[in-house]
Amino acid sequence: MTETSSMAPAQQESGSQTLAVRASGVDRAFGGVQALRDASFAARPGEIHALAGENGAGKSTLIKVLCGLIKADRGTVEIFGTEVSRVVEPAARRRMGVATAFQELSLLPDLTVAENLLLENPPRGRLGLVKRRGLGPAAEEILGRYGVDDIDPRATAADLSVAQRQVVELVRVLAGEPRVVILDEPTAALADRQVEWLAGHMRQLRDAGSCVIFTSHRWREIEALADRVTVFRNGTHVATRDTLSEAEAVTLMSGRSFAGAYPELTTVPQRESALRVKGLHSGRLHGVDLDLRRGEILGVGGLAGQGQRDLFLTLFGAQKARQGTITLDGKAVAIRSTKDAIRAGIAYVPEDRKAEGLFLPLSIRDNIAAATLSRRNTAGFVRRGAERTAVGSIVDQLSIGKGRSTNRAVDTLSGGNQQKVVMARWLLTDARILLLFDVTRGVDAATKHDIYELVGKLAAQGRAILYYSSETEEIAHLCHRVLVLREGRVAAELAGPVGDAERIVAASIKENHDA
Ligand SMILES: Nc1ncnc2c1ncn2[C@@H]1O[C@H](COP(=O)(O)OP(=O)(O)OP(=O)(O)O)[C@@H](O)[C@H]1O
Repeated sequence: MTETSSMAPAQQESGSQTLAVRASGVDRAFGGVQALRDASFAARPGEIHALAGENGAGKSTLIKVLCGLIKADRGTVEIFGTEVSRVVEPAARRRMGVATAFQELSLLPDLTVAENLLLENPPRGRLGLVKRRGLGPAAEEILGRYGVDDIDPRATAADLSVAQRQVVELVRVLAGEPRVVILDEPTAALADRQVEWLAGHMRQLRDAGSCVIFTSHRWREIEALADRVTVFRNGTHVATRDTLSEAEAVTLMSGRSFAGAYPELTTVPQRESALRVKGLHSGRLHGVDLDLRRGEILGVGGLAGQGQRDLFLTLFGAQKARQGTITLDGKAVAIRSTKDAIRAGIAYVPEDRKAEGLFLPLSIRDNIAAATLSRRNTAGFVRRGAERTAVGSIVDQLSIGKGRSTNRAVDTLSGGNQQKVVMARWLLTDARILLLFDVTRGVDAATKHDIYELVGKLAAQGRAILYYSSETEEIAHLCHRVLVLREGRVAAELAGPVGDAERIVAASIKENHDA
């Protein structure tokens, strides 16, 4: 372990090689929120540099300052030694070779993939006129160069899945072969296979001398990819290191330390069945049986795309089953709509906070209270006092927005804090069955830990929890039992805690090995 220095990187590196990016003494506030304070950051050409920090630490804000989307209130920004602090124009930065992929995808939804890819640099004929007919082949060539064969360049961006949109956004950024490439949580929406794909291209750019900067809440990725890591806390640079263990990183990011990454599974499920599913056919599911008991955390594992999402959506009434029965507390029920599901005491907490859950302009309090309003209404009035107490307690428990007012609009929160709001909303309801679908995506390590503990507490209260995560490790550690889905069926059942994620992976691909 070599600690390069705990000094601010901009000072530390002055006088050495020309830096690709250098920010020093940067302040930036949004209304009363000081997102960056005296922030410093420096990255070299030919390195992959991870920017780590809790939700709300200021990573996205720093990225927006670096790429010229917003202006710093104070401080300087240099790109390859040229001061650009006064230029607030992403196009000017792009001309200097800085390309950025943002957390909120910036594809234009009504345009095709080809138009999005070639918006800035369309193919032109001899007279300089845009060759509309040339768009398709040019886009196909670019996608082909990056080995992307499952996206049609003629498809409209809005019709793509979130992961596909992210891939197009990344191809658009990579294809310019930028000297500085900045990726804000590029893997949050990607499947494992796509993460590998991206990692390969990031390394290629680095090896060709570009400076690659990225953010991630997955330590595994940072460890595997980054040459150096910078940690931010509360809008300020805390450390820049060549190597860093996860435990140290979490302590630096949050100021607290953890004995272990996962809490011990101490509860035992009750005997009674809370939810029984027989012969479920829906989407990719071809005859799934399961029995979820009260107080049980039942993991749903398997490679991505084996029907996990279909299972969750169908149980929540958001997708229609072709066949099968659902029994709740021993009684057969028909769940034809999300209303039916909510009435039956089922809550679904999704990972895609923007598409599936939040009213962005409304306050944190209103968003969290949305699912419980009917319960606490007396004669049509919202009991504001009761609401404030209930919301306040869950906000504290998940440390949403660092103790600031719950009257703030949700769209002023960082991405991870928005995810916590979705989670809080459903946890406040009386739901007896919780369908938790990849709820820790884009959430920082300390909060993940809070969520794990919360899931344990909810199970201890007797709630029945169906748990899916794109991080198989979580399923291996948190669940009493794990069902492994393969091609729409339960291929294996493992007693938990499984402990070793490899066992779940092995069960997911067993058939392929056997073949
Ligand atoms: N447009 C805005 N209006 C008000 N506050 C904002 C705005 N953008 C960011 N903030 C606030 O600035 C702080 C830093 O947010 P930022 O998005 O930079 O964090 P982050 O480190 O990228 O977090 P995450 O990992 O959750 O994406 C947060 O407190 C956030 O609520």
